[in-house]
Amino acid sequence: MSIDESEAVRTEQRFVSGLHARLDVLRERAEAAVRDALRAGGTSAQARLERDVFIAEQSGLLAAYDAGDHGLCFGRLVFRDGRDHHIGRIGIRDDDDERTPLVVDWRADVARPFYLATGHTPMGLSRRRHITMEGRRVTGLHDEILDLRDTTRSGHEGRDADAVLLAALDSARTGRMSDIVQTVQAEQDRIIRAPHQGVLVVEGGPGTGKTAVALHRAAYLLYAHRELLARRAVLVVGPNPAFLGYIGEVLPSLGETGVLLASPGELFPGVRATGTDTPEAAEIKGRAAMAEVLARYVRDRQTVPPTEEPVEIDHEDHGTLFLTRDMAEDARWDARGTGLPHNLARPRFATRIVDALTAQLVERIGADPYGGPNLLDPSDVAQLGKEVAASDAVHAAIDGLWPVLTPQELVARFLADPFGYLPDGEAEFVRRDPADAWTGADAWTPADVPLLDEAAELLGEDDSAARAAAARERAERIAYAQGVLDVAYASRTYEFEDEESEVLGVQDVIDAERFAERHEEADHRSAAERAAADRTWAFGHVIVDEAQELSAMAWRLLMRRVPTRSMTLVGDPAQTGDAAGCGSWREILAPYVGDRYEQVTLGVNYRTPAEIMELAAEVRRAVEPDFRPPRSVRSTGVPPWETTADDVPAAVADAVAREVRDEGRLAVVAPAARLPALAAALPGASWGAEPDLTRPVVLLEPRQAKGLEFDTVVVVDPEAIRTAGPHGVNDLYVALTRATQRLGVVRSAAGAPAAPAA
Ligand SMILES: Nc1ncnc2c1ncn2[C@@H]1O[C@H](COP(=O)(O)OP(=O)(O)OP(=O)(O)O)[C@@H](O)[C@H]1O
Repeated sequence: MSIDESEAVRTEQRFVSGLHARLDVLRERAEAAVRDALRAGGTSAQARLERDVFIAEQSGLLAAYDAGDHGLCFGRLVFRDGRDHHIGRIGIRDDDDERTPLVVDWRADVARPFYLATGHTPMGLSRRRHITMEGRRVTGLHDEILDLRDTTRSGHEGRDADAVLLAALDSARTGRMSDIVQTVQAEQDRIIRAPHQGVLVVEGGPGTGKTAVALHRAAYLLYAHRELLARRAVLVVGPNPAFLGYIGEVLPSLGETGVLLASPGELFPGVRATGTDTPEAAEIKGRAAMAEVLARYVRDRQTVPPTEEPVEIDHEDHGTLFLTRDMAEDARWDARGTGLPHNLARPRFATRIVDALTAQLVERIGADPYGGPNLLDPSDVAQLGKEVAASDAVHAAIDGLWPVLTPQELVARFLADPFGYLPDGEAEFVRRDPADAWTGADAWTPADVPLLDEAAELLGEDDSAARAAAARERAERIAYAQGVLDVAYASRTYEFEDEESEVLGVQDVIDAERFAERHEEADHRSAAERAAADRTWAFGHVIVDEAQELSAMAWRLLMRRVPTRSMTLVGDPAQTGDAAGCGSWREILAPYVGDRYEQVTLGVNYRTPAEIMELAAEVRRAVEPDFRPPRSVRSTGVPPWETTADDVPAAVADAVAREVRDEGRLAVVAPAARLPALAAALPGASWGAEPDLTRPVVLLEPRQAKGLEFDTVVVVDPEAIRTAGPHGVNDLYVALTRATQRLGVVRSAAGAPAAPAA
């Protein structure tokens, strides 16, 4: 390193050390403020609310300060007009009166030239500097001169403008996705900062940074629309929990915590969908037509006596009442006429039945034997009405005709016997043994979740039980508060044993109510946490990764979560693996926004080297002759290898032993049926429903590899992958495009020998 270079590095190091000192002060301040606020008590509702808001704000700051611990400052912009800004993961201001920015948040407008300026369009820049750091230490600089008249030199001017990007792409993987804040490319930056209204579709081949862009967009939107989005939260939907674990550190590293990450199977509060469907069942359950099927199923739970034979009700006090088919049909017609969902329309049905049975009883008891008007007066009639309404036997009869149902009950019953609602062949695929269907949440599959959500819409929230419980709790709180006040008041009661004390007593009841209200627990949860527990939460923005995988029914669920249709959808139809996945954006979106959506394409592959991408493209060309893969930004000079083996597990074990490195991660991707044998041959490998991706070697089936990446990938028995199911080619394409450095293919000598590569 020349003297010049080390001087520039030293200067930046001094600056960065100053930044960290300031960050430490800010962090200590925020921590102390939280401690003080927690100690400060204050029992009024207002004081508690203010304290909660304050603590939430300070916690947000602390999350941002934590993010600043690594790679706090990564860039510097020197403008021709003399302005000079450092760019960082978070923005930090000085303690002076002007609160001068020391480092500018990467999301601020001022920072944009860092990502967009080129020699052609320098955006006023004279120099752009990339600062590389390890922890708090500056380890490298890379300068680009954008104003050729600028003759000053730091000694860090690089010829290769992409050096920093290429270093990032070449680095060993860790099993966790990292942020790309230092190297966001111009085409990606435009997507990250696109307006948040409406639907934006981002399409791109493997490795084009769709996931990275989607997550940075979430961080950007939270920065640009903090007010709205902190309150309504952002939802990021990814294909499965393992994938969410893989991307889970990106947003915290950008200082953002107000985001809910969820897979489609986690979007019905209270249900964890751990079951699996056959591809056929998932495809049938995912069809848009299922909405109509379920609506019909719900209508068919609104019944009348099957014959003219009335239902006999053995009333506790008044003997037999006869619930006739006519009565039920009238009541049903009236209840359906409300247009309310099933559970919410039920009270109308019940009221009409009770009225009809009361009329029957009035007729029987009050009939004038001489043919005159009924002998009962209105108060008698009202009393009989109450007695009919209070009868358990009457309610049981009403329940038999129009039962209150939970979404879980409805869907479980439907799945136990879908015949008559689906063609027999399809019903056979989705039918679930009632014994399994009733074993609780564990039995649900991801494809059931949109059905549950649909059922919840059709049934309506029957919150009467919840409301009754809330009223009970409130009465208890008031009684308790009254007790507290009584104790405090007791001494005075004896002194003022007169009329005034009565008045005071009444006031105390009112006070007790207020007192109780104040002691209702404030909701300390963040917006994202509250949203996770609330099926009807309307998110401020929804980002869907691997969006090509979602079924039509899953889209219905998601669209309910974002009534404003403020969404970013990222995906690649060529990687569709799910049998229920909708291949076409137009088809997915037409029912919700017509053609009012924007679509952009990412065309550069940052992950897969050209040598590997060529092999993967060959696989696709077998079904799509004109297929053009995204352009790989790198080539490594290492061609993929392949071998054919009789003993596949032994060959894979040899390959893994040869390929595994001290650093980085290796994945073996194989057809599901081969996993147990391969696991036995690779004792150190992590595998199963949720493999630990941070382990040096993981063993996955193709579907599990979606969205992930590894330094080295060994694909086993590609023929079996390619020919398994209607999307086998897509699955093989996904498997072959997961490596950042090396790819090997182990074929089975027993299997079909057709090569994926030419
Ligand atoms: N601008 C960038 N700077 C550094 N790394 C980048 C950049 N863009 C993408 N990458 C890296 O490229 C890899 C692929 O990105 P990502 O997983 O987001 O791609 P994808 O389009 O979602 O891929 P797939 O469709 O195969 O799942 C990741 O390691 C990501 O960090």
